[in-house]
Amino acid sequence: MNPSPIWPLLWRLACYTPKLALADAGLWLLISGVFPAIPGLIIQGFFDALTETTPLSLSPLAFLGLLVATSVGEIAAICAGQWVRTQYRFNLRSLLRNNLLERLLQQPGAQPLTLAGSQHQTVSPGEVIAYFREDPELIEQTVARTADVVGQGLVAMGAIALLLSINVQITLTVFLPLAIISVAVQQARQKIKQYRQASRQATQAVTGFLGEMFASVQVIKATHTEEPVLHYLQQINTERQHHMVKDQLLSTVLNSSFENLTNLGLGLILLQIATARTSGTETLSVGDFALFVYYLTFVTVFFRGLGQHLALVKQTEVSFERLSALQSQATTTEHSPQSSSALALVAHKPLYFPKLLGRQPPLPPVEQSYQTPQAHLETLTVVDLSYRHPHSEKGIEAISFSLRRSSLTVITGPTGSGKTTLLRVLLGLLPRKAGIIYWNGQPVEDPASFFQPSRSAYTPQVPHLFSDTLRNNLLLGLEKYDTDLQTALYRSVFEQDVVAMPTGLETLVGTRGVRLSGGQLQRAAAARMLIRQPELLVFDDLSSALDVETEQQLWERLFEDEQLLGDWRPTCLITSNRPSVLRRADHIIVLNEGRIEACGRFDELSRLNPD
Ligand SMILES: Nc1ncnc2c1ncn2[C@@H]1O[C@H](COP(=O)(O)OP(=O)(O)OP(=O)(O)O)[C@@H](O)[C@H]1O
Repeated sequence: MNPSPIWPLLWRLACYTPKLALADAGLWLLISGVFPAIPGLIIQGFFDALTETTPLSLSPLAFLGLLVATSVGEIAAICAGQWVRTQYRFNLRSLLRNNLLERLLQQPGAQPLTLAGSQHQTVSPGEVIAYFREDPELIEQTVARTADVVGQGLVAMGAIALLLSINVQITLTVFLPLAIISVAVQQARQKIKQYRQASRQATQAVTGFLGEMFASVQVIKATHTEEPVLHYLQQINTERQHHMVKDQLLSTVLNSSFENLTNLGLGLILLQIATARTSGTETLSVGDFALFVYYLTFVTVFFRGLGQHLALVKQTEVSFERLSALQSQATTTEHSPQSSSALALVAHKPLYFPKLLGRQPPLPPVEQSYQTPQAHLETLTVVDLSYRHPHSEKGIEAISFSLRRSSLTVITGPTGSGKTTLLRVLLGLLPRKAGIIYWNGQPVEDPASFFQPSRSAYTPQVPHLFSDTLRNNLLLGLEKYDTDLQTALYRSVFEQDVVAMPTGLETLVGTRGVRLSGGQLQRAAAARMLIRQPELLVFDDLSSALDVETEQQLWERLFEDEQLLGDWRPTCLITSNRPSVLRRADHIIVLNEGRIEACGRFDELSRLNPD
């Protein structure tokens, strides 16, 4: 059998906060091992003292006192244990979520998420939420419970050794049912994994559909498709129910088998004692019998916990596989298989949580965009850039062009000609299939990380704002003065709108900026770009939400107000079909079916094609 890679992963995760892990393991060794075992010894001493098997060394009240003291100690340990465990588990879960998010953000932003090995199985945002919610919780639960099981196991072995020293034959009969259980669990492991995978996928389908349903409430209402939508939801929920019942049923059957086999073991012991007594053979003192009964339950509870834990480990394997498949879809290669994605999930990164008894470490500074003379854009050259969308085979083919500093280049062409695709491939939001991009003559290896402020900024056709104030949306952690903000608002022709808002820059824009109009959303996104003063400004079709006059004003303020611009000389690459913008352009690129059909200035192109 191949060694399962899950244990190194769990170990690596457990080592993330070593002090918390040690405190947690120590406290839970006391809670689930030592404290539950002590009463057995006290009870044994108590009964042996009562039956005078051993000379009474303590009064019955003293034994009671010992029991109470053990319980008080246990309660104190449980309080401390819960406190430590909450922090420990929270750290582990957060690390997994942080690593997953980090990897997802590294993938080309404009490509839908798919699972590794399946280009066609896309994952909706709702489904991704299910990944973030359930799998990290299951994994951290397994790590924490592994420490419990190990602690319990150590104490259980000690208990078995003690029982063996009292009576070997009776002790061994305990192991018969437990051995059967272990074999049964081993057999059921594969099935548990299958059922868990199916129930997870079904849950994911329901969550994903719920997400899409809420995002499309207006469409559903407008097209009166409430009934089919609800019918479909019901259908996938029934499927989910079916899988969940199978999953839970198998776990419950295994658990109840454990319980009943334990009782069977106990019955066997009693039978042996009875047989021995009738044949006149001395077996156990009353105290030993009490210890036996107490520890038998204690030991079998451990074995039952072990069986459940092995099942949990199987489910955790599924969680690791799911998370790895999600995060490796764009990064998996022959040399970096899915296992490296699993390792990346448990990689140690700072989370900046408060220490157990200390203060919160300072958060890392937000990267500020500073311009250096070396970073100024002189020329941007694109050579033979190509890309094909995986689902339609449409895209761009061998696109080459060059931009000069402080110029306005407009990409134009009929709808579906590849304008947006070209911008996205250039910026690394889609992975290029071929081509080279040169910034000031130097090839750009990783466009996604290169084309960021202060080098470049991008406003897509439908910009995304966060559910926060307008100010925070514009700054996103950037340290700027209010005067800089006002300048950016003026340049994006947004200043009058902000003045008209009752709370100005403190206005809450709502989820995805829903409280702003389409035009306001685009100008807010433009202001967010402009305050960073990037060298290259990339706009995808401002005219879809701005009227001609407002757009004209925006270009004038961006290119003609030299006093306002100071040293900043932005270079613009935009998509538009608006004649007023084409007339203003220094260079026009005409796309058709993903290829460059013509390029030049407006008057040159008009002479070639008077229509
Ligand atoms: N995610 C996608 N999957 C598959 N095909 C796509 C995808 N996005 C775009 N396409 C296809 O690629 C081609 C180019 O699309 P693109 O959005 O770049 O065109 P466009 O010129 O920007 O159109 P518009 O002017 O309508 O914005 C189109 O045929 C489109 O159907």
